[in-house]
Amino acid sequence: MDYRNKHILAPMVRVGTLPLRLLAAEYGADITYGEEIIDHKMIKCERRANETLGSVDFVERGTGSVVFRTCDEEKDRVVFQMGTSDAVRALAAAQLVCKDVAAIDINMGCPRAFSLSGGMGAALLSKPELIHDILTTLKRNLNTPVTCKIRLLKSSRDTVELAQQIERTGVSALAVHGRTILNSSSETSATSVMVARGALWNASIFCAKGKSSWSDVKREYLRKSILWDNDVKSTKHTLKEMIMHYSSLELAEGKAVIKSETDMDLAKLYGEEEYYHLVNINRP
Ligand SMILES: Cc1cc2nc3c(=O)[nH]c(=O)nc-3n(C[C@H](O)[C@H](O)[C@H](O)COP(=O)(O)O)c2cc1C
Repeated sequence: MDYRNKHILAPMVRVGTLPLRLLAAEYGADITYGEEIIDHKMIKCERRANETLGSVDFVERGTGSVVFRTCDEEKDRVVFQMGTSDAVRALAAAQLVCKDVAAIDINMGCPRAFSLSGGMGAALLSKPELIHDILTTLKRNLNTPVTCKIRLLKSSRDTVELAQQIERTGVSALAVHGRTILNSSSETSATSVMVARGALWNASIFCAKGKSSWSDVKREYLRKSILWDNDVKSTKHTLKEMIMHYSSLELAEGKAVIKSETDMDLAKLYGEEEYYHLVNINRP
């Protein structure tokens, strides 16, 4: 995969599921990251071809919950992002999914307590040997491109040093959660840009002709969520983030989204019942 001159949808927990990835791609995103999935969870999954939806699902044994859903249409641009603190486990998880995605990425930037206490995310930034171990293990054993995403360290010298260590492992790309886009462009000669919140609020940010109205984008997002039977918790979370940005959860729309329990409730709220029925009637 070529990472130069690309517009990239950043990884976002609960948000970066199949509907938002496909929507961002329709608007022009070249590469779309999935939400971070923890290696422990992934290795409990089995791969299933979902013939009803035409998707490939990674389903947790025992609970039956869909941990990662993808489809052929995004195979050449979707990046599977993983949280890990162990090279062997990371490899086992990556091997399950690597033939269905364009690249495997390791999250080395997440500052949440859950990640840090498990030695994952930003906890890796202070362990360059472990970083080396994880990335070289994946590189040696996979034919799929391997990348990682870091945060800035305390000084730019430390950040550059770490970036160079990572570069020597042979990764295909390194994403840096920098302070500003300007910063990363002028100081690192970056040619590609990754967008998180801007795309969450309005995925048409990737459109070369300019943004569409957020209400149109929201409707398209909901339709894709219905079409791909997205986890309703993820759909609600994403809609709530959009509403919080452009309006308020205190108003009628926000309250109704919070109260919704199913895709059908959301379809009714946005006047998409007909679409909901059409999709469901036509399912085998
Ligand atoms: C809702 C949300 C979820 C995120 N989840 C992840 C994640 O799963 N993995 C990751 O590496 N970064 C995650 N991030 C960080 C973003 O990928 C990105 O680095 C950060 O938001 C800065 O980009 P922005 O200024 O375009 O929002 C998340 C950010 C947001 C807003």
